[in-house]
Amino acid sequence: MDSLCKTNDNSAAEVAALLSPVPVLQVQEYFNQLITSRGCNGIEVKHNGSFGKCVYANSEFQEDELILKDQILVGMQHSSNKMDCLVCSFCFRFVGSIEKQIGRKLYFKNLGLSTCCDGDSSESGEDECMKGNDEQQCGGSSSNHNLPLPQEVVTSLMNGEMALPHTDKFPLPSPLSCPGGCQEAIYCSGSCAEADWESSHSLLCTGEKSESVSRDALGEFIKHANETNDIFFLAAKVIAFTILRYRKLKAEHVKEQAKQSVTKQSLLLEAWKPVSMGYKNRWWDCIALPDDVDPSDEEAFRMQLKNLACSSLELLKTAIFDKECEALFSLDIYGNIIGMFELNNLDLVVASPVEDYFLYIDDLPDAEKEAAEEITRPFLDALGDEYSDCCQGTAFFPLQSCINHSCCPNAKAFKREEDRDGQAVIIASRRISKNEEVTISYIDEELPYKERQALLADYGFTCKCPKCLQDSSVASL
Ligand SMILES: C[S@@+](CC[C@H](N)C(=O)[O-])C[C@H]1O[C@@H](n2cnc3c(N)ncnc32)[C@H](O)[C@@H]1O
Repeated sequence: MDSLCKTNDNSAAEVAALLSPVPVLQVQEYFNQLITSRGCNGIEVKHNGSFGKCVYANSEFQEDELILKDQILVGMQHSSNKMDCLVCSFCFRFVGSIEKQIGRKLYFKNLGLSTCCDGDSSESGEDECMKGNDEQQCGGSSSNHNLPLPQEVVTSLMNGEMALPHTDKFPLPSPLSCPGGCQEAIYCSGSCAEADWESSHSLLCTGEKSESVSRDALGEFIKHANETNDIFFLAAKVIAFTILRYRKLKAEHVKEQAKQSVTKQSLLLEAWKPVSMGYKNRWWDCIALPDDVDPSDEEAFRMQLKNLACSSLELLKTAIFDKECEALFSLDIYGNIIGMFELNNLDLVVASPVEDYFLYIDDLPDAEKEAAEEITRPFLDALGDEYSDCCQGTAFFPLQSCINHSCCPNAKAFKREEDRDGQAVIIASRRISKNEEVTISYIDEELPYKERQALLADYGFTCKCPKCLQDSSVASL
């Protein structure tokens, strides 16, 4: 396949080093440290000959017990979800107030811009979207009323001029604007703003304090990602994260006046280490052929993806290029980063406090409920089914991404009442014995055998779990 993007010969060796498999012992050491720092001591990451990395239970877990809570390495809210939920750009906690959340959503809905949950469960991480097992629907709004409210009512709700009853029971942090001056990022706290700035945002901010090479080019890059595939934005975060880590490691090295000299390549490899642990393959090679593409057009389809990634990378390069980290801007690296998100089951989901609020109103004693609903009902009716929309995105969770799939899993990604940010939470769905492998289902395991296998083809494997072995033998009879 010929492509528009060419890797500079100077960085070809560095690219190869960045993409070469990490020695098993180093992987083990990295995850041991990560597990200790996360405080999830009941598990271990080990290599298994055929499946690569696997997570094993170090101790017994009972049903519903927490197995691990994993922090995001890089994550983003889907651009289509930004109008539905106002969340911290770093930890993805809801911010503002219940009034602001509802007002904003209705404002965009009135403008015809809000997309809301469109039933595409592949983006929504269904399990996590429902808090607990509570599928309760709010009384009153029998969904689909969708009666629009006058824009001035919506604006006063959004601006905080109008207060709804009982919202003081659901306080949310005040939103802080981006310290770099862009309009895109907001935060729930100074520490999140600072952590995001240091992690990747200082290079990807379009505000006046941006440390990018060209803010205009950055704007072009973001526009392209929004129009094509917002996963490019996540890939850019990985590159920005690695550049900033490289600069920090280099500065520390200089400050310590280290006697031992280190090469630029070893610093870059160290900066890249958290990403190197992720399971990767090139995006255009690993993605399963969509049903609507004829197999005879497969090569053209894959070339199209490669060229799309190439256009995105060229824009990113103009925006944030760093000569010392040139290898990160190779198409191979970019394709592998995007492939890493494709191959890992990494939905980011945070349940909405607006849903909790309406359920709370619904549960009030009759007299109080009637008084409250007189005010809240028009808002619930205007929101319709979308009153419970959760924050949705994609993220890379280093530990969760080591968990393999099974159609009869012993664990699940599941947010509890207290899990109010973007961290991944894995809970035992049955008793797990010591030394047993921890597995989750990447798909809806209740689907028929053929549909399950078709969906798992996107992850590049055929499932041979006990349920699949049994189903396949029945299917072949
Ligand atoms: C999220 S990663 C899981 C961790 C992975 N084993 C690793 O080494 O990083 C997903 C990848 O693991 C492999 N995998 C996960 N579950 C599997 C299964 N049941 N059978 C075969 N391969 C599996 C596939 O290659 C898949 O694309």
